[in-house]
Amino acid sequence: MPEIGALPRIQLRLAAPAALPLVEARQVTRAFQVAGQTVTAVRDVSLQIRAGDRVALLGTSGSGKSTLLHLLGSLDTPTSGSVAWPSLGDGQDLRPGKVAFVFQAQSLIPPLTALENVALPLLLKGDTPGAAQQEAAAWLERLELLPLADHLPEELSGGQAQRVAVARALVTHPRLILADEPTGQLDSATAQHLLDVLLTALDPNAALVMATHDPDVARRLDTIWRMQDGQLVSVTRRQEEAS
Ligand SMILES: Nc1ncnc2c1ncn2[C@@H]1O[C@H](COP(=O)(O)OP(=O)(O)OP(=O)(O)O)[C@@H](O)[C@H]1O
Repeated sequence: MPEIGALPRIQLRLAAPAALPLVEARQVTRAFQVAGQTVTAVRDVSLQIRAGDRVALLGTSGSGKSTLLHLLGSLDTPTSGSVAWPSLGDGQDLRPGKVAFVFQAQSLIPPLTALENVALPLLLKGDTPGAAQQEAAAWLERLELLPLADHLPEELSGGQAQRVAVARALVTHPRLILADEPTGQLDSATAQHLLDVLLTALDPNAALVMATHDPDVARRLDTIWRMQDGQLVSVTRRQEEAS
């Protein structure tokens, strides 16, 4: 019998369990009734979003991008099919604070200053006013906005207001950021700067899905989802595109 030391070493390689997706949509359809007609905004879409994904959602106007983002973030419910949040949810429901939205149009609350807008999600989460203000100020500093902390939204440029909206989205460290054409009203240099800020500040494990019409913005993300007439017609990953 060979000595123990002479036995070949057996290497046990246990496969790491695949992380659960953040979001899983199965055959999701969303139809609206408009003046007696059915408008199917999203049709039979199945997809997964995983930690670290950076997705550009492309499609012509009316192709269903905003409706899909609303469904993925639980702002809306499907007419048929299902959306689940396996690692963000609690049974059927999404846990609060796990998903943040950035919208295209000015979405800051007009009577609140930039600092107060950013602090608001923390106050809603139950932080004390002092802690919320301190954390909000740290995010404004990170996004080079601290000198504008006391400005009202109407006193900000479009690009500055969107950067404040990004700070407000990121302040609670969400795992998923759903952005609906956040650069849509910005010139291309300001749009690229906003994207720089967002991609730099984003937690590497958080996922980003951004609807956009801007090919220069889409080029900066890893995966392209294309929608047409409510359907997800293609999913392209950057490496596949290059090969
Ligand atoms: N609340 C609603 N009630 C009725 N119809 C709606 C509603 N929301 C969206 N739609 C319709 O669903 C379709 C898809 O709209 P959606 O806003 O999702 O498209 P989109 O790709 O985001 O467009 P855009 O690029 O112009 O923002 C459109 O025909 C729209 O009119």
